[in-house]
Amino acid sequence: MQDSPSWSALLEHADQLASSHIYSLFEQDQARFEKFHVSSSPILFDYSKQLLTEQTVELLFKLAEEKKLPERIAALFSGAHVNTSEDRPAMHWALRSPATDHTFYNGDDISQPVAAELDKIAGFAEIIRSGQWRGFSGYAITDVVNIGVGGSDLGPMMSCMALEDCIDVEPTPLRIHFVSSMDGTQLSPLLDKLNPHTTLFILSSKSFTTIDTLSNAATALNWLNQACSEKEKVLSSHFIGISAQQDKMSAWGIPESNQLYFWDWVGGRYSMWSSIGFPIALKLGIRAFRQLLAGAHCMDKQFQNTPWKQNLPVLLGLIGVWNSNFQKINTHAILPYDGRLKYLPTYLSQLEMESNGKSVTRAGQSVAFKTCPILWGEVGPNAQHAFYQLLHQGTERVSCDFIAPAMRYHEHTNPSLTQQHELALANCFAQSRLLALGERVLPDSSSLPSYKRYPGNQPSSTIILDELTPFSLGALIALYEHKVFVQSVIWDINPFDQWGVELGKKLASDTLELLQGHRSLEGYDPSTSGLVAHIVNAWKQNS
Ligand SMILES: O=P(O)(O)OC[C@H]1O[C@H](O)[C@H](O)[C@@H](O)[C@@H]1O
Repeated sequence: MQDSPSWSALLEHADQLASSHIYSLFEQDQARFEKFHVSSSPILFDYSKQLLTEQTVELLFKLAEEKKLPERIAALFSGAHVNTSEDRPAMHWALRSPATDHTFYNGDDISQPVAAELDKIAGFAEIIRSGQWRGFSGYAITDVVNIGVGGSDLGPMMSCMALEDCIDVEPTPLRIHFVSSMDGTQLSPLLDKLNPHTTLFILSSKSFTTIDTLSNAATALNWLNQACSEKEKVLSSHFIGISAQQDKMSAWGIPESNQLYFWDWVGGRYSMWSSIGFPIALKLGIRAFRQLLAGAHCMDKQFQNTPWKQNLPVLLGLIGVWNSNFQKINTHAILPYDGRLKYLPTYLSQLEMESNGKSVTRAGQSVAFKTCPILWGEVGPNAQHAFYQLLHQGTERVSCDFIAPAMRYHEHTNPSLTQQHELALANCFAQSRLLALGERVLPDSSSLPSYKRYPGNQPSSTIILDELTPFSLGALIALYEHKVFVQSVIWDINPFDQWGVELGKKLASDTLELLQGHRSLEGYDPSTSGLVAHIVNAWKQNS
């Protein structure tokens, strides 16, 4: 970035702001909230508690122009091969476009196949929800277990939890479970409780080669075979496959009639809008799933068509760049003040860190600046009793996103719940205020002992959803997807590949051969050799 005039201007501007405090920015400008918030239903975005000025925003817009953000947004939505290392487009947005939009891939109109797959999802969901899908002995399904990991787990799991008690979903008595971990920790106790006659498994894997998923799937199949030895019957009545690799699903034994499909041009961590989102349709009903897609589509349109001052993904992305590269803040916390968003921080940690946790540019050169910060988080009210101490008085600078719905429980008959929502919002606003302004919120802080001081100046944004609904959740997730894209453009990295996870998988399969005695320890580092020898000895002694 040394040759970038906007980058240099931002460095200089950051130096000028170095001694500023968010408190003084508010003191100098009472209209700060008016200037630094965007209200665009279903989201209000307040970034007035960031350590920035109008000049900062102008300079960030210049940087984005210089990095050709408008052209790159157009390329993303044109189906150009923006995933350069894998030479393919990233068209997750096409999954939420109305069929009438006619999206093309390699010259073919993909709107119809996308709509047809969505109809297939609706059909499967209806059959299972209405009790028409029967297990091998003729009983209706009561429990569905989604086996998948990463992008084939987090999106559906996060959404099912987030939207469970929404008023506009169609409730079902079906119990939906999520199993991801390769060590059997989730699956083993679950199988002890479930009834094989009434349990359906969804095998969810874009590649259908992920060992975590295939090992859990094998355990599930064995469990079913103990109750019914007719393998074909079990496969056709207890397994649905979801993948971009139809032949691999078939090779595993899933009949074609039980397969849902999606496409190579959908990245794993961008796939909850595809048939990977099937558990969402199952749990909440197809209407809710379609609303989720509509909310995301609404954000796609905003990203493409809205001037940057009102463009939420552009603002969120550029503010992140400002904090990472110019404020030198390398940790970012996601803090939902709504327990239903419990899995949102985990979901976003995959989305952001797997997308932008890169250190080479698209042209393969090492970057000379920070890229994606470490992103983590927790339900805010609980985190207040855990790690907020560090946010308030530690030595790390941390930026935060506070996320909360404006409305909750308004149709509930128990008035105490409404008060609980008020309490959660009050805590949300109090914490972001204290983090930003520090002890200056007090009328007189001069006599405080040092251990009671709050330096403040920790920047944050607050994202208020009108209400947590399928539509607003869809918009929120698409907002973060496009934020990630904006940052990747500024950093000139490819957000759609994940080569950094590949070698570890290969080494693990070699190491399994070591543990099973099929490979010699020669040439391995002393730590690996010592650990493997320790385990093999332990097994010998216990056999
Ligand atoms: O859906 P699958 O092919 O099973 O992949 C599941 C996950 O595995 C990988 O390790 C990738 O890093 C993730 O991006 C992906 O979501």
